[in-house]
Amino acid sequence: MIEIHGLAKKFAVANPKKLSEQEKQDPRLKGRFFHSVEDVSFKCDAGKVLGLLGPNGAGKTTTLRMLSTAIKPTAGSLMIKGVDVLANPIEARRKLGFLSGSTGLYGRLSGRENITYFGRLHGVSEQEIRQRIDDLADLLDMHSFLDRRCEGYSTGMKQKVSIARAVIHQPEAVILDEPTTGLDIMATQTVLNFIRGLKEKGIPVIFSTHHLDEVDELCDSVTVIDKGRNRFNGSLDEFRGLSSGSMHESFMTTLTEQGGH
Ligand SMILES: Nc1ncnc2c1ncn2[C@@H]1O[C@H](COP(=O)(O)OP(=O)(O)OP(=O)(O)O)[C@@H](O)[C@H]1O
Repeated sequence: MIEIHGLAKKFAVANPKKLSEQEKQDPRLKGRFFHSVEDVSFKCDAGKVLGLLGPNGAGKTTTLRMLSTAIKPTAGSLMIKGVDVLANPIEARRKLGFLSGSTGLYGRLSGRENITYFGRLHGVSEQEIRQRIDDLADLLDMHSFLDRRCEGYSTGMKQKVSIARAVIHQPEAVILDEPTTGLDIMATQTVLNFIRGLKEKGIPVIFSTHHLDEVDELCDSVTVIDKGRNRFNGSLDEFRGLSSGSMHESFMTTLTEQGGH
């Protein structure tokens, strides 16, 4: 299970003049601090997929980076598979597979070499790395490019290798920040099927997205955040039930209703 409670993160604003006009008007700007995440909670059980939704700048990436131990929260608690992330970050990292939008691949290495390098960092044996990469190449349809240098890869190829790299150590919980952004329809389906496979193995998966059709297809539960706060936490059916129309309407309802829930 992955559970976060009352999560908050503020950043010191080094140069207020560099803030965008939107950020200057944002109620999260308080004096010299921008409170990117003010109060976010959610829970994702074993074998469930949680979709994290929210407009640009809502605080999704900041929330997921706190879960991944990349940055420390200002307040709140985070648990991954019974491990308190703040008290035992190294153990938490071992249990977690994290795909971030910002970590690049080594362009001069092939996809296989990039994944192998990460496997070694995690202490996975050479034999297991080889076997695991073969399995991941099947699952993510990577055989045709895996031994070429990454610098010539398409967005989809890069994303598939990044996902494989994130799960090379067989993590018990997986977090994917916008895994399908920029991917074509085929690559998107491959990634969604891969997430489905994780779910079938009993692994809790949290992924952020702007694509409501993916949420409809794959998620068991939905969390919507806006301006650093929860607007909705509930099952997919509850989310659908927020409106009599489309998923899009349900999403808009969470943003316009007073306080959400
Ligand atoms: N290191 C930082 N210093 C200052 N402000 C930051 C920092 N990181 C994020 N922010 C601000 O916090 C807010 C939330 O950013 P975040 O990237 O978490 O949003 P998001 O929901 O992932 O957005 P998107 O959908 O556009 O990816 C934004 O206004 C962003 O500019």
